[in-house]
Amino acid sequence: MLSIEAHGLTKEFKVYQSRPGLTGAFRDLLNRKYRTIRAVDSIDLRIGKGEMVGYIGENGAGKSTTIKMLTGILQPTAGELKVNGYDPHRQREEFVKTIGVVFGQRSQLWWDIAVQESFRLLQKVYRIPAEEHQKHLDRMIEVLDISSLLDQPVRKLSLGQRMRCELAASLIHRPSLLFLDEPTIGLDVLVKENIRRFLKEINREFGTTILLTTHDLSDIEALCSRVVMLDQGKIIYDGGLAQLRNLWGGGKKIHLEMEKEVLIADLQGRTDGLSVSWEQKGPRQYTVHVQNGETTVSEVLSRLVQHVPIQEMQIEEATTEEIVRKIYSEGMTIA
Ligand SMILES: Nc1ncnc2c1ncn2[C@@H]1O[C@H](COP(=O)(O)OP(=O)(O)OP(=O)(O)O)[C@@H](O)[C@H]1O
Repeated sequence: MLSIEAHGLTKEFKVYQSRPGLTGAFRDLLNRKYRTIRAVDSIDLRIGKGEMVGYIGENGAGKSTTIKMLTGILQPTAGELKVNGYDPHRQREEFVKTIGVVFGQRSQLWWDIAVQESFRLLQKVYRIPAEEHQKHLDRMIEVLDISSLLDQPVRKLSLGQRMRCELAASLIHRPSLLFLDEPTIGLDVLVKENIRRFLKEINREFGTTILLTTHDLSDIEALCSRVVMLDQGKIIYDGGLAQLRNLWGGGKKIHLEMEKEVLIADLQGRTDGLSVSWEQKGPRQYTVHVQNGETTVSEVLSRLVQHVPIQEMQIEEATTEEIVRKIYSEGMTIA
């Protein structure tokens, strides 16, 4: 079953252009000129129930515009869209009951009232039966560790405390699909870790589908096995995170320190036939570059350990952040 199904989804904005000077301003009054920005350009996206997907892209790539269409805030210019079986914009009233949304920068809690009052109001908005509501809410309060915050007005909470309350609020009505836009922005490592653990738990327990937009790729590494990458409104990659590393990671490096100097020709001879290249870095230090996809680190090591006096070893792999930066600066040509 699919949570999100988009075909040819497009959003254009008309932006008025002003001409310079007083005459320009006068002309603008009579005859305004505009140009069209295609923020999302005919994307196809299918996300199955229970998937956790990272939606990434540089500033202005079109991520927020996509999320706004998927959550029914914006009406698409063209294309077909079904989210949880609904047309998000046209069937908005019914549709919003099936989704949860957390935008890192904006709050869905009432600023001046206590957190628990906000929760109570949301229960009324979603018409959740009292008993069912309390059990579910108690569990979230426990896992998100927010019991001491419930009687505080939202404006008094720190960012990390507020985010944990926002997450509870977004899940009060048990949505089957959760949109998270920069959910860990500005949070310290410990709070980030807690939030990630919580998201994994609700995904496992309730099969909640999660679409995560973030600039913090460690969120994606921790949570998502699939990543969709957007560039100038178009999807340029949709697939596994592991595959992305394989294709664009530029291989792995094994740094070796030997007990004594070894001839590099000897090392080359031992790894003959494998897709590797050797480099001597110091009197006893060597680096072997391993080509992704063709040769594995264990193949290389199995050829060496019995015959070469290895003292220290370190494996280096490009981080997702480095890979993504490389893709944006060099384009999608396979390394
Ligand atoms: N309401 C609007 N009117 C005109 N142009 C807009 C509007 N909203 C977005 N845009 C333009 O559409 C493009 C995509 O913007 P969008 O906010 O979706 O990008 P984004 O990937 O979310 O960026 P960021 O990471 O900076 O939030 C940008 O060129 C932006 O200037």
